[in-house]
Amino acid sequence: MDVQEKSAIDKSAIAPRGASGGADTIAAVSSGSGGAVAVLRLSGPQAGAVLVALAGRLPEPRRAHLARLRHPTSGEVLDQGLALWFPGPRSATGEDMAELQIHGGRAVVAAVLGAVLDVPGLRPAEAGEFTRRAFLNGRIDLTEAEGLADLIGAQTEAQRRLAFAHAFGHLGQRVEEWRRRLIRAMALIEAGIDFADEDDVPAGARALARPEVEALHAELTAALADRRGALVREGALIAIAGLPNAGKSSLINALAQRDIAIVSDEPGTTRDLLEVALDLDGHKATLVDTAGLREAESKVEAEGIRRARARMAEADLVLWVHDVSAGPAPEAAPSLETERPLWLVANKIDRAGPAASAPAAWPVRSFAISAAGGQGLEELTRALGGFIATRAEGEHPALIRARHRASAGEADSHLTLALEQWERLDDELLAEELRLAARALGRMTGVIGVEDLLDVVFREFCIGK
Ligand SMILES: Nc1nc2c(c(=O)[nH]1)N(C=O)[C@@H](CNc1ccc(C(=O)N[C@@H](CCC(=O)O)C(=O)O)cc1)CN2
Ligand SMILES: Nc1nc2c(ncn2[C@@H]2O[C@H](COP(=O)(O)OP(=O)(O)OP(=O)(O)O)[C@@H](O)[C@H]2O)c(=O)[nH]1
Ligand SMILES: [Mg+2]
Repeated sequence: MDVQEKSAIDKSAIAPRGASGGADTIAAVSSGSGGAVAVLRLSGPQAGAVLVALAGRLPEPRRAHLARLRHPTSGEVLDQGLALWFPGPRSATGEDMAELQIHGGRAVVAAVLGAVLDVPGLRPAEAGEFTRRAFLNGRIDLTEAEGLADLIGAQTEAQRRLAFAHAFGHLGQRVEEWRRRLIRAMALIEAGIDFADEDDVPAGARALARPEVEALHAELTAALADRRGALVREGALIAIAGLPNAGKSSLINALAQRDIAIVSDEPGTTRDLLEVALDLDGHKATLVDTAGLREAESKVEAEGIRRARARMAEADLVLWVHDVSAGPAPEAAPSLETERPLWLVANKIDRAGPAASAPAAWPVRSFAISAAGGQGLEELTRALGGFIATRAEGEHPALIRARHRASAGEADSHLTLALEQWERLDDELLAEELRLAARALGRMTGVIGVEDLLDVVFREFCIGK
């Protein structure tokens, strides 16, 4: 972490007091259960005293030191482990911190944690409390805290990458940059307010501010329109569509490697939507099996087809499954009407002669597979992973959370209003709109009034983080 850069943002402005002033000392097991080694972390003014009480001395800062750990009052040896000492403010929380890396057995952990908590002034940490202290002490901003939670929870490679970028400041830095530019524009306009009679303030202070506000507005609008966050967090929505009996349900079963959908040679087998969450080559995706599209023979089937079309219309990608044993694909792809990206999946190549598997004349990417025999599935899976990866990439950090989108949306609407009313608003009201936009951005990183948000943000952390 670049300390200089952090302090430039001055997150410490929101810290109620200095590093460890007056806070309790907290302790918790920070490692997952069941491992051979357990990590106990402590943070707060008593952390050093606890190390001395258990390990016999204070190790050199940030160096592991092998020690017999004794119960501070009975003197009984509880374990032999590694002790570490991170004096504040150069620590993860900004407070004095200590760490004991001990044997992971349940009884060892209970004994050592018990001994630690017996020291007066110590108490168990609440969920997310270490990270919360790091935030309150200005070590990280709120988007970084959220990034850490996402990093710990990341299930796919794409989620890990996105969370890592957030955990180490990319979004926070961008938002702070927006806010600084906004404040500069505001200052220009306010200069107009304060010194309206003086000659040395350019008459065109507003004219100077306007292009900057327009640029900011464009960047915010683009960030809001960017759905990468949802794509990586919730996964891509991939609809499997086609005529009845094409092998759609067979394909979803093959990709999921589970027998989740009913397969039969009777056309019109699938009626309702069937969804499954998958990890496709490191990327989260929701696959939807749909009813075969045709003139419905019953009310239920008609409803199934309506739902299929609705889901296709919101999909990130439609896989159009075509049964090559039934002849070449029709001239035009029936679902291109949905205007979603679409791939042609020519199925049952095990059954068809080479003529039948000739690709259709649709201007789309196509794959030849056998859902039943497995041919071509690996290539299709890789391509799907690649499709999501390309969509998940981007130059700028994404607004991943609803909280980020809400703040950015609020800022965006103040800027929209300011730009629309630019000529009509007086300086004071114009500056006020910009101030409200800057406030909304400040709430995203936490530099501004977020007391009410903290419980929401830190609630999702596990104990020990
Ligand atoms: N054993 C262990 N592993 C861990 C953690 C931990 O607390 N304990 N972490 C828990 O989150 C992460 C590492 N995070 C850390 C962040 C900052 C500092 C720290 O002491 N920073 C100081 C000094 C940096 C330096 O030595 O150069 C600083 O930033 O000033 C330590 C750990 C992941 N692995
Ligand atoms: N030979 C062969 N048969 C397949 C293949 N894929 C599916 N089938 C068969 O084709 C028939 C229809 O398969 P389904 O997966 O139920 O087709 P569907 O598109 O879901 O059909 P509906 O739900 O009715 O729209 C079944 O008898 C499958 O066993 C394949 O790759 N090769
Ligand atoms: Mg089906």
